[in-house]
Amino acid sequence: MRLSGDSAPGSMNSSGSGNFLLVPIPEYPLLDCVPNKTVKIVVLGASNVGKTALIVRFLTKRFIGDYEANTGEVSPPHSSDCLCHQRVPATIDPLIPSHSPFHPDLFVSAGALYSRKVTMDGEEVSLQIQDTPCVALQDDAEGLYCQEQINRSIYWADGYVLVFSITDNSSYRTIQPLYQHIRRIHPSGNIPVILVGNKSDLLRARQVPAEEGDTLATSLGGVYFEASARENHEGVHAAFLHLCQEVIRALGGGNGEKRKGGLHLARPKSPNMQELKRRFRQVLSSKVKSATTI
Ligand SMILES: Nc1nc2c(ncn2[C@@H]2O[C@H](COP(=O)(O)OP(=O)(O)OP(=O)(O)O)[C@@H](O)[C@H]2O)c(=O)[nH]1
Repeated sequence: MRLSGDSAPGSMNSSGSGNFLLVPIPEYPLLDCVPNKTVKIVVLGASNVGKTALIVRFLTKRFIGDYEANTGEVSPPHSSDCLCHQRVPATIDPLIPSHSPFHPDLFVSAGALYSRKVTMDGEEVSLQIQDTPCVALQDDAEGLYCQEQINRSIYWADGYVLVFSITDNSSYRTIQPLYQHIRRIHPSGNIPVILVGNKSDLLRARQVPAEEGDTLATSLGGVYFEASARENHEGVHAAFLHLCQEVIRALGGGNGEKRKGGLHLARPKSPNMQELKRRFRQVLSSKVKSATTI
């Protein structure tokens, strides 16, 4: 999918012109445009807390609900396996033919991986953000239901955005077990983490006081941000920016594999990438067919 947007404010700017790509990362990125530094971030949390909305807000400055309202599109209901799909605001690039696999008539999905080149403190950084399906508390309220795909993402990532909704106490209660789960996967070393209490626009429905978020974040060694993906870009931007800086500090100028002792793990497979490839093959085969019938 291709989206267009402005460069972000503050010290982090999208590189090049105002337009940027929002597409799954190619399996083999072009060598001549890969910055030295890579920051890999995964966004985790319970169902319906706004993980996808936060990522979309950060990358496009828009709220996913705007697009649904504008087009009359209705998102499918959240299924129990949390593989929900949402359309995102998209400005259609006139250069992309409608049959192209990169046309924005595609879905952003929980589990998608996004890539963006940014400049931080004068240096180009490849920022990769992994959206994930939701996690859920087990009946004993201590363990987690967590898909294997999420475990791979946790292993792969350098930094963690733990999201709950301030209107949903049970989503808050998943955070501690979620952090312990990350700790089990990364038993040693520093874990750059931020805690985001989303939906701060819904103050009247608040179930989690800000002080509790603050205390929990401190106990995890991170910082607490209250944000609204619906109403405020700046808060969301500040949260992601802070985590990027923490990751760069933790990596100590390395290239992203340092914390894992040089072990190389392939990035998690993006379902979007699979889908794009499938569509691309479809387009190619239909072109071949029509060429041979002429
Ligand atoms: N009022 C309000 N609604 C929000 C906010 N962020 C997200 N939402 C809404 O909350 C719902 C869930 O948002 P998503 O981004 O799909 O949440 P998610 O955590 O990715 O959901 P899962 O796919 O279930 O894991 C959608 O209807 C959003 O429009 C927010 O800041 N304020």
